Amino acid sequence: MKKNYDMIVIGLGPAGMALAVMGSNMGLNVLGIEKDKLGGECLNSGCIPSKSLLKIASVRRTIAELKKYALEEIDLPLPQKPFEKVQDQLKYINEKKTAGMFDKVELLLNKGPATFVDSKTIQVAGEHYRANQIYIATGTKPFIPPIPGLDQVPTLTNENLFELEEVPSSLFIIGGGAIGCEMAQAFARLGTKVVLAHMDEHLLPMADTEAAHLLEEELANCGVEIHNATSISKVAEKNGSINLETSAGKFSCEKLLVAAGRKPSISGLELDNAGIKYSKKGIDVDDYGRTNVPGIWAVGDCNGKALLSHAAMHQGMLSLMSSIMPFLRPFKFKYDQYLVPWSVFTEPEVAQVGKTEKELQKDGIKYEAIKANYADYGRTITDGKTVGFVKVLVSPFGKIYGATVIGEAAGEIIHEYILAMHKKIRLHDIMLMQHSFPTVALLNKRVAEIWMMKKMSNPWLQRIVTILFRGFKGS
Ligand SMILES: Cc1cc2nc3c(=O)[nH]c(=O)nc-3n(C[C@H](O)[C@H](O)[C@H](O)COP(=O)(O)OP(=O)(O)OC[C@H]3O[C@@H](n4cnc5c(N)ncnc54)[C@H](O)[C@@H]3O)c2cc1C
Ligand SMILES: NC(=O)c1ccc[n+]([C@@H]2O[C@H](COP(=O)([O-])OP(=O)(O)OC[C@H]3O[C@@H](n4cnc5c(N)ncnc54)[C@H](O)[C@@H]3O)[C@@H](O)[C@H]2O)c1
Repeated sequence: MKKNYDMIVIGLGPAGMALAVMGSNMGLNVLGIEKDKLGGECLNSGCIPSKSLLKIASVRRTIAELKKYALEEIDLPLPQKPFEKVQDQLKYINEKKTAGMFDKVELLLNKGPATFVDSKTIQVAGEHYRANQIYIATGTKPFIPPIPGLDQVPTLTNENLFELEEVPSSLFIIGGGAIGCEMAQAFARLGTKVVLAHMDEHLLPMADTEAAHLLEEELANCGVEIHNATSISKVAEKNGSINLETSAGKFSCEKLLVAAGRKPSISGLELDNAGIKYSKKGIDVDDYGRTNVPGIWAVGDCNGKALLSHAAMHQGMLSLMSSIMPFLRPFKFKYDQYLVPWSVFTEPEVAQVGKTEKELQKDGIKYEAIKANYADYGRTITDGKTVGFVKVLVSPFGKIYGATVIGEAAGEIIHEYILAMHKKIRLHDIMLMQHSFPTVALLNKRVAEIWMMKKMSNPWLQRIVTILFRGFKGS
C-alpha cells in the first residue's frame, strides 16, 4: 500500500530537522525518515559530543592552571569515564529536547534506510511512500584516505570516538582540520599523548594563516606534537600498537583517529532509480537546493556546499521557502546570498566570516588588515585570556571584506561582523556604536577605533582637523 504525503524528508540531522519541523508547523503533511538517531551527526557524533568532551577537558586544564589565578594548586584529577558523561548528555538532549520537536511529523525512525523507487516514491523496509516534494538530507560520512594498510588496522572516526571506554594513553590524529584540532586539544588535556599530522601547510587549511599559526602554538603548549605538510605512507598494527610511517618520521600509538575530511552519505539511496545526478562531492544542486529532477531537493552536507550545522539548517529553511513560492526570483532564497561563518571550539576559539587575506590577495582586492590584540585589553588580561586577536580586512572607506577572531569568545563576537557584512554596515558604524564595557566584544569597537586613528595619522587630515578645531575654538 502506498502512503501519500506533502513532503518526505530523508535524514533527520540539522537540515532534515529544519525542513520537517518547519514544514509540519506550517500545516503540511510530513513524513520524516531517519535510519539511525534523531539529530543526525551533529547531535550524536559531531558538534555536541565534541563540545561536551572539550568542556570536560577545559575544566581539567583550568584546574592545572589554578596557580595562575592565585589559588592553591591541587593534584590534577584523573578523568572519570568522560565518554559516559558525554553519552548521558546526548541521551538527555535526544529524549528531553529533540524528540518533542517532532510531534506533528510522522516518523519512520530506525526502520532502515530510505531508497528511491522512482522520482516520487521512497521505500523503507519494503513499504512504499509517496510525495510530490522529496528532500534528501543524508549528510556525510568520514573520508578514509587511501593510505596503504589503513583499512587493515582498527581506527577511530567521529562515529566511534565518543563511545570509547577509557581515555587512551596515546593518540595519533590524521587531519588538521576542525575535527583534528578540537580533538587534539581535548585528548591532550585529558592526559593523552597526542601527535597530529596532516598534508596541509598549516592547521585549519581554510583559516587565516596568522590565526592558524597562533592556534598551533597553543596546541603545542597543551602538549600536542604537530606535523604540517606531512604525508603518511604506511600504517600497520603490531602487538596491539599502531605504527605509522610518515614523511616526518615513524610513530607508534595506542589509538588512531582519522579526521581527514568527509564524503557524501548517498550510497544506498539508489539515486539512479530517480535519475538524480551526483558526484564524489555530493548531490548536484542549483542555487536553491534543487536537484536535476523536479520536486527533489538535496539539502545540507549531502550537497557538499558547506559542511556546517548552521548552514545545513539555513539551507533547510531556504529550500522549504523556495518550495512554497511559485516564483523564486524576487525572494532571497539563493543559498549563496548568505555568508557562511564558521567557528572552531578550541581554546583559543577561532572564528571567521567573509574573505581571508589569502583570498583577497588571490582576487587582487586591495585591503587594510586592522588588528586589536587580546593582550592589550583589561578584561582579557584579568581573565587570563591574553592570547588572541581580532583582525578585520577593510577597504579605505570601511567596507568589511572579512574578519578573523582568535581568542576567548571568538565564536560569539564574530557575529557582529556577520551582521555588519550581511547588512553592509561599515567599520565606522561599529566605531560609533556603544559596546558594553568590559565585554570581550568591545574589542570589535577597538579595531574600528584603531582603523580610524590610523586614518587620522595622515598629516593632511591632521592639518584639516587642527584648522577646524582651532577655528571653532576661536569663534
Ligand atoms: C566531530 C564533529 C564536530 C563537528 N562540530 C561542528 C560544529 O561545532 N559546528 C558546526 O557547524 N558543524 C560541526 N560539525 C559538522 C556538522 O555535524 C554537520 O555539518 C551537520 O551535522 C550536517 O547536517 P546534515 O543535516 O546535513 O547531516 P547529518 O547531521 O549528517 O544528518 C544526516 C542524517 O541522515 C541519516 N541518513 C543517511 N542516509 C539515510 C537514509 N538512506 N535513510 C534515512 N536516513 C539516512 C543519517 O543517519 C543522519 O542522521 C561537526 C562534525 C563532526 C564530525
Ligand atoms: N567547529 C566546527 O565548525 C567543526 C568541527 C568539526 C568539524 N566540522 C566540519 O566537519 C568537516 C570535516 O572536518 P575534518 O576535520 O575531518 O576535515 P577538514 O576537511 O576540515 O580537514 C581535513 C584535514 O585532513 C588532512 N588530510 C586529508 N587527507 C590526508 C592524508 N591522506 N594524509 C594526511 N592528512 C590528510 C588535511 O590536510 C586537513 O588537515 C569540516 O569541513 C567542518 O566543516 C566543523
